[in-house]
Amino acid sequence: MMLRCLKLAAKALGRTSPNPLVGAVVVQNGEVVGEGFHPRAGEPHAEVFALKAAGERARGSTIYVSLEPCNHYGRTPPCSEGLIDAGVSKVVVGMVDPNPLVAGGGIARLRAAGIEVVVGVEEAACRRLNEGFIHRILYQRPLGILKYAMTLDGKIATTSGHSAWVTNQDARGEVHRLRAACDAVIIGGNTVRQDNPDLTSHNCDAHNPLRVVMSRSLNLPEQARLWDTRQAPTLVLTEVGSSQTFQNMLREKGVEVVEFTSLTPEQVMTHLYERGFCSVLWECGGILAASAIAQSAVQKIMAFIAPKIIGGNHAPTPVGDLGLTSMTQALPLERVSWRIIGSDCLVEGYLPSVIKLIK
Ligand SMILES: Nc1c(N[C@@H]2O[C@H](COP(=O)(O)O)[C@@H](O)[C@H]2O)[nH]c(=O)[nH]c1=O
Ligand SMILES: [Zn+2]
Repeated sequence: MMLRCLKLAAKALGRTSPNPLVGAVVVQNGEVVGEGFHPRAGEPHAEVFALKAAGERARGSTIYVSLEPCNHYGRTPPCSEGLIDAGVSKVVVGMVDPNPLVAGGGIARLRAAGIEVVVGVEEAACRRLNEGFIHRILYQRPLGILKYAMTLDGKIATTSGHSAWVTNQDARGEVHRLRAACDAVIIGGNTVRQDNPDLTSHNCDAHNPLRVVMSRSLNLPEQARLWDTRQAPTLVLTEVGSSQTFQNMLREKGVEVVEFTSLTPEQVMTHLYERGFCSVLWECGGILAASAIAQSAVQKIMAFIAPKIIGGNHAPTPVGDLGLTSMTQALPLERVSWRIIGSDCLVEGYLPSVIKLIK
């Protein structure tokens, strides 16, 4: 039932920020009598939809929820009260809500009303689905994910800069699904000039992230796929003093432009936090990736590795200079996992700062 909750929750993938993805299932005498998920911030919580669908059959039922029911008046009234009023007998919770407004209060309220509460069912899967939300709540920043595709000899392009494609079709499909789960995708000006990417999820039913370009100089092409905002919005971040003519040209095409006094990954993550984002995908080249890592704008690495070799002393690599001089300074990844996708391998891991909260 909890896995069913997660499946329901994922129907709103990429669309709920700053809120979490939540699913709920009401079971009466072993039969599912109501289901629901949280569709987007400002709309009712998962439990409300599930209780509504169950109607009178919620009385005496067991409800499964992937996140602890809330206990506060936010944009919506507390679900704990709704569950008590509906006469639910038992609540099975996937994970405690890290939000300090809730943080165990919902569970305590239900128990005080005499309802049996079980906590921590499929907890690891529940936390994984909401890792961006958890990071946002605990660190007041979106979770930064650095994704790159490299050859077996560690190159992301040939010496001449050609990079289409390092990985196969299946791995690229995985990247499209990843984009659908993220609030924003960030690249630098170099990637616009060299790859002219469109950074969408390539699925008309799925969410598209906000496509973000960081460019101090605005030395960018006049024509680029990213300037076509019919499919997905684009945000260009630049510095005060860059060409107003180019900025106006972008705005006329529907691209949002924001000027920073100093454009750094750290500042960008602050800005994206303030926009309500939970997860941000860095799909940039090595120079920007290195500065994003150095400024703690990256917590998770997703490395697609293709079994091919291109060689070249000057072929670009996924992470530029971090200023490390000794092997003992190497950044260790934790919670590392890998899987095969088509003929490529995906290695995932977390930089140590987030290891403890995402089990
Ligand atoms: N169960 C559950 C949530 N639970 C809690 O409620 C908070 C948002 O409250 P509000 O502003 O009233 O929508 C959210 O940060 C989380 O802590 N939120 C959701 O959006 N959906 C849900 O299904
Ligand atoms: Zn709620």
